[in-house]
Amino acid sequence: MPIKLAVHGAAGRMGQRVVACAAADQGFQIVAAHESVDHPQLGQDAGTIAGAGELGLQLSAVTDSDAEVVIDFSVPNASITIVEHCVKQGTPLVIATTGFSDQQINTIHQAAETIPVVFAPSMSPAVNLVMKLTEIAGGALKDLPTGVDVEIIERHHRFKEDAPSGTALKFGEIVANAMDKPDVTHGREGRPGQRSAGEIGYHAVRTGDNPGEHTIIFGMLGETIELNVAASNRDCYAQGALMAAKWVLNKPAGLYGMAEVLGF
Ligand SMILES: NC(=O)C1=CN([C@@H]2O[C@H](COP(=O)(O)OP(=O)(O)OC[C@H]3O[C@@H](n4cnc5c(N)ncnc54)[C@H](O)[C@@H]3O)[C@@H](O)[C@H]2O)C=CC1
Ligand SMILES: O=C(O)C1=N[C@H](C(=O)O)C[C@H](O)C1
Repeated sequence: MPIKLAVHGAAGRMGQRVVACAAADQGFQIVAAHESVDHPQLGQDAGTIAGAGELGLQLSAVTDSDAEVVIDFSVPNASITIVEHCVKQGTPLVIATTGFSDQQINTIHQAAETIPVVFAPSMSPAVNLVMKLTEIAGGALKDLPTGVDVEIIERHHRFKEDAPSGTALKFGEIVANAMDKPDVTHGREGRPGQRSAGEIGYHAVRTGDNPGEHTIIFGMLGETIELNVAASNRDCYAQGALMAAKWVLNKPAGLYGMAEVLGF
């Protein structure tokens, strides 16, 4: 039997790709496509909006459904609403939204005591593999006597609202833990003085329709390593979210990441 799926944020850039990829996957039946109560396309067919052909499923505000799992690509406040809804319904949840406050992250952690939740700033298999490579590189270079400077450059489309990206922040967390670098700097201007050894530099580039690129630079004296991972379209995230939805279905309550989904 196909898995009954609800998509939250279904008319957004990512929601549309999740709808289209799930519609093409016999392992899923989309039973709900949720959007904001004031979305202008409410009532229209979710498949048509996604360019995937008519599905006979209207875009609707959040309501009870027989969904077995929910995928969320929306905005932080709306994600928290769907988290609370899933807790009430006992429905497993995949949260892909980024840009949460600490308080909102606490709410997600609490929800995961009741339902299984996959929560990851990038659903892309390639990005999650580069996270592992970053951890290995950071651990190996940690004690290099001449020092290693780490800077993280992320590039995204002009419509992105949060910065640095959730993925860049996760890369930074991995580097901070592996290399004991507790400080952060966001861009530089004026005369900030010489770089300190304990800082991680973040740079957020916003141009055109870039679906997401991350570069982690390990800069040494005399040589440089760059780990780069770039999406050519959004389906790496959509397909990753569908993998997470299949994986989380029968898991016990808990908070999971994509490394667990992918077995990395
Ligand atoms: N984890 C991952 O792999 C990825 C995460 N993202 C994140 O996903 C989020 C969405 O990204 P995009 O699709 O590019 O943004 P978008 O702005 O195109 O889509 C967000 C959608 O959420 C909807 N929304 C707003 N309020 C809502 C509510 N109360 N209930 C239901 N829906 C509501 C909006 O109407 C919009 O259609 C962002 O936080 C982004 O950073 C994006 C790509 C990959
Ligand atoms: O907003 C996006 O587009 C993306 N957001 C995620 C993030 O903030 O890390 C993941 C991906 O890079 C695309």
